[in-house]
Amino acid sequence: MIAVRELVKRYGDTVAVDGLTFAVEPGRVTGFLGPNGAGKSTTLRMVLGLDVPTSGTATVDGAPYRDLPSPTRRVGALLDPGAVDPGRTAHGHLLWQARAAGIGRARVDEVLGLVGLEGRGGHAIRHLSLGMRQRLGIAGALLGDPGVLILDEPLNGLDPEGIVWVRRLLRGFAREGRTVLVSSHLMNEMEATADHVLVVSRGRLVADVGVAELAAGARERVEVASPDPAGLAALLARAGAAPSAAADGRLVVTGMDAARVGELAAAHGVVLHALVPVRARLEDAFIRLTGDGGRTPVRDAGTAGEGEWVR
Ligand SMILES: Nc1ncnc2c1ncn2[C@@H]1O[C@H](COP(=O)(O)OP(=O)(O)OP(=O)(O)O)[C@@H](O)[C@H]1O
Repeated sequence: MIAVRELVKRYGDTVAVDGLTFAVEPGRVTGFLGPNGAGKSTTLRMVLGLDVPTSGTATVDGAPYRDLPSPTRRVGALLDPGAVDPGRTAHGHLLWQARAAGIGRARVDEVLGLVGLEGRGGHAIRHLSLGMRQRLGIAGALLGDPGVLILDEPLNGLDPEGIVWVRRLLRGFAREGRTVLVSSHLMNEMEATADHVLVVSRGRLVADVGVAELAAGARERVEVASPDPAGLAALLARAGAAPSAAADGRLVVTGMDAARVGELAAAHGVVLHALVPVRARLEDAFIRLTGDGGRTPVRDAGTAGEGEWVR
């Protein structure tokens, strides 16, 4: 388990992390979400002992990373897949990492296979695609067969097949009872990957909630196309809905379901060319949560690990 309590990091006048408290439980994939600059990487660096908190604590299995016995066997991390020597081969890079952690050579071939890079071990890293470098980074994180996996933006640069592959891998790890923390700014990818999400905005926690609950809290909307959008908008507004014009000329309607929109249009002889209920997505919930800059927390920040969705 990862536990972060009242964590603060300041760089001069910049408050990168502003009093974060949360727990990452084993047995599920936890997404660490937030827009660029929200403080995700800074938080992960502090969990991994690579940055010193201004105040507060970050522990893994009850101890700060630096105090863990054989930390690389307990925690596997991928922070920056670009931070490698491009002249090294994939195998050479992993072997160097394995030696530093006291891990045997056989494990290098094993993790190359686990990430689908068998046969590529002899390739120089500079000749690997971005997606393959991500896989190599993940292979490095797996070297010590760790119980805790921390991956910063592992979906970056991956093609759809690669994204599905990472998703399966992470879910498999969680099923084995490991702790899996994955940062991303790709909200909709996380919807299909994570069981639970921590959402940060401007260094603050704005949600600590199950993915299903978060999507349920997002507003449904209906997209409607009509040759008379102005007439339809007026009709819907009179009936209590909130229509707004989209860039493509369609109306986006909230506050009314698709069936009612269709019935109203039919009753008033308004022609519809399309009537599409749009399922609420994690991205909608995210925008709603971070739209106020994270000033409204959705759980009591003092109850790490027990936080409830409160709005
Ligand atoms: N070493 C540093 N010195 C000064 N400011 C920093 C440093 N590292 C991060 N910051 C600032 O702290 C804030 C949080 O950055 P951080 O990289 O943690 O965000 P992030 O959520 O990981 O974003 P991204 O998705 O863009 O990586 C940003 O304003 C960033 O400019």
